[in-house]
Formats: sequence, structure tokens, C-alpha cells
Amino acid sequence: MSPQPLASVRDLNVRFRSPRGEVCAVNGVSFELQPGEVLGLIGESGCGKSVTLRALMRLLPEQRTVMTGGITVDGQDVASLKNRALSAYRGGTTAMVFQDPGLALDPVYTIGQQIGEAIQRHRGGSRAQARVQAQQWLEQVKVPSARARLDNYPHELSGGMRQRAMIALALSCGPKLVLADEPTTALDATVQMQVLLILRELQQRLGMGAVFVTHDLGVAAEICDRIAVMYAGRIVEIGSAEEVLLHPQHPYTQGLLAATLHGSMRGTRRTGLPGAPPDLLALPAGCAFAARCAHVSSDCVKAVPELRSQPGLSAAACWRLGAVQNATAAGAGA
Ligand SMILES: Nc1ncnc2c1ncn2[C@@H]1O[C@H](COP(=O)(O)OP(=O)(O)OP(=O)(O)O)[C@@H](O)[C@H]1O
Repeated sequence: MSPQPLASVRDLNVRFRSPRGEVCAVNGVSFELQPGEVLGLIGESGCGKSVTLRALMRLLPEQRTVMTGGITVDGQDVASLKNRALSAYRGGTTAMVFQDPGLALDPVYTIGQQIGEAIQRHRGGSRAQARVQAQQWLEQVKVPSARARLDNYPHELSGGMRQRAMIALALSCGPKLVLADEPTTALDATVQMQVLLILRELQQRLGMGAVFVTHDLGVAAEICDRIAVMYAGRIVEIGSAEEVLLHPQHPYTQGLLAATLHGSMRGTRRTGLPGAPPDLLALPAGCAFAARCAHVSSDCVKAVPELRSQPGLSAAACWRLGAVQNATAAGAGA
């Protein structure tokens, strides 16, 4: 029997009302996350990664959003949380690390005030105790001269140090689940890797689960246990990091990996696949990737494929899995 998941997302659909119609941002997403596990969400821009994270954190604009499906975190039905229970959930049970520390750190309070205030709100204790703990958290994320940094304002820190302070703020309330949305993309490559490794080390030591959004497949390989590949608001492939990155099954994942490899060899970090994803205001009836897929057949445009599990391989949502596997095997043998 598999252990009780820390988080489970069941058939999540998110629609935004817009002047042009309904944006189908997330379409039938389901996954489970075990305690201590890191799940990566990867895929091109606009495929619904951030919206999925925001749904988990209950950060979507409620007036303009229609959300269906279920999200359970640590035994709590996230959609039904209100007032104090919602405040305790945000930050206490689940914490978010953003790409831009400006979204989490308030420019008019010192780092020590912000971390200390969060600790007191979620864990109680005196201001002096919270300040000591805030310093310890800065030390945990390897901010040098942590005691002095407590009295700095966010703008007085470098980008990498601000990102570490934001991680300290997020983790200081003892969350069981960390949601990270491209947490280091704005930093240069060396600082990015240092910050990621600190986050990964703390996540492992504290046994937190994490959902990690990234464009960078190298980052995904480094820190994720499992990977879900999203396309047009759906998970089209999910499996262990090794399964997905070394033996991708879905033609979209294969294309994404090939484009990344091609980009690295040419010295550009971000590259794209030829073509563009479909308009989320008017999704096609069948597989959303069909228009860009080299293996497309007439069946692909009739209905949306479900994820299919395969022994020893990742699960993929593709009507043409057999043909794709034969083509991959023939390519490898050529
Ligand atoms: N508040 C909103 N109102 C309307 N549409 C939205 C809103 N938030 C997101 N969207 C749309 O939902 C889709 C999914 O967005 P999302 O931010 O999840 O993509 P993403 O995969 O995280 O992309 P990126 O990697 O660029 O951040 C996009 O088409 C986006 O424009």
C-alpha cells in the first residue's frame, strides 16, 4: 500500500473569465505528492504550471476564476478553507517561493522584522525569540553575517541573498509543502545553482514535499524526484525524473528535450519547439499537441488522450504511443 500522500490534486480544472471568453488554463490535472518528494512541473510558457501552483496555494483571483476538482494537502480540503484556517494554511502548512523576491518581501520592513513576524504569527513566542529563530533561518540558508543582515532592508541585499532571505521566510514557519515557481530564474547561473542546492538540502533535511516549476530541464534533473510535463493545461507525461528525462514517451517531451539539447549545443539556454501551443480560449477537440506532432494520425484529433501507465516507464497521454516507441527504437538502432 502506498503511504498517505502529502498532497493530492484530482481532476483540477481552472478557467479564467476574460473579455475574449474563458481561458482554459488547467484541464483535468491530477497528481499525488508523497511527503519528502520533489515533483517538477515542466513545459513551455503558458502551459499552466504557475496556475496549478497558485491553485495549490489558493492564490487565484477568486472573482474571475472557476475552479473545479479537488486539492487536499496534509488532510485539508484546500478549496473549503476560510479566514483563519486559510491564513494558517498559507505559510503554515504550505509556503511559496517566488521567482521575484519582491512578491514576498516587503520593501519597508527589515528582513528580521519580516521573518520574525511570520514566525510569531504561525508559531507564537516572543519577539526576541522570533528574532533569534529568524537569525538561525538566515544561517540555515547560508546568508553570511546573518545577525547583521536581520537589520537590512530587502534592497540592501544582493539578488542571491534576497532569494535566500525569501527561502528563509518561506521555511521559517515549518511548512510541510513548499511550492517554488522558477525560484532562481532571475539569478545568474552560478548563484542559481547555489540557491537551488540550499533549497534542496533543506527540503531533504526537513522532510518537506515540494512542487517545483521550472523551464530548465537541467534544474529539473538536478533536484526533482518525479516530473510532470504539461502542455496546454494538461499533464501529458508523468514519471520518475529518470524515466521522463532519459526515456521520454510523449512526442512533446521528446521535442522539448531535443530542443533543449540543441539549444545547449548552440550556447542558448532557452529554446523553443517549432510551432506554437493552441489558443487556451479555443482548445481543439482531440490531442492539443496534434498540430505540432510528427506522429499525428486521424485518431489524434477525435478525442483527448488520457494518461496511460506503462510498466517501468512514465505514464503518457498519447494515442500513438506504440508508433512513437517504434520510431524511437528505430532511431536508436539507426
Ligand atoms: N489571472 C489570469 N487571467 C486570465 N488568464 C490567466 C490568468 N493567469 C494566467 N492566465 C493564463 O493561463 C495560462 C497559463 O498560465 P501560467 O502562468 O500557469 O503558465 P506557465 O506555464 O506558468 O507559464 P510561464 O512559464 O510563462 O510562467 C496562460 O495562457 C495565462 O495567460
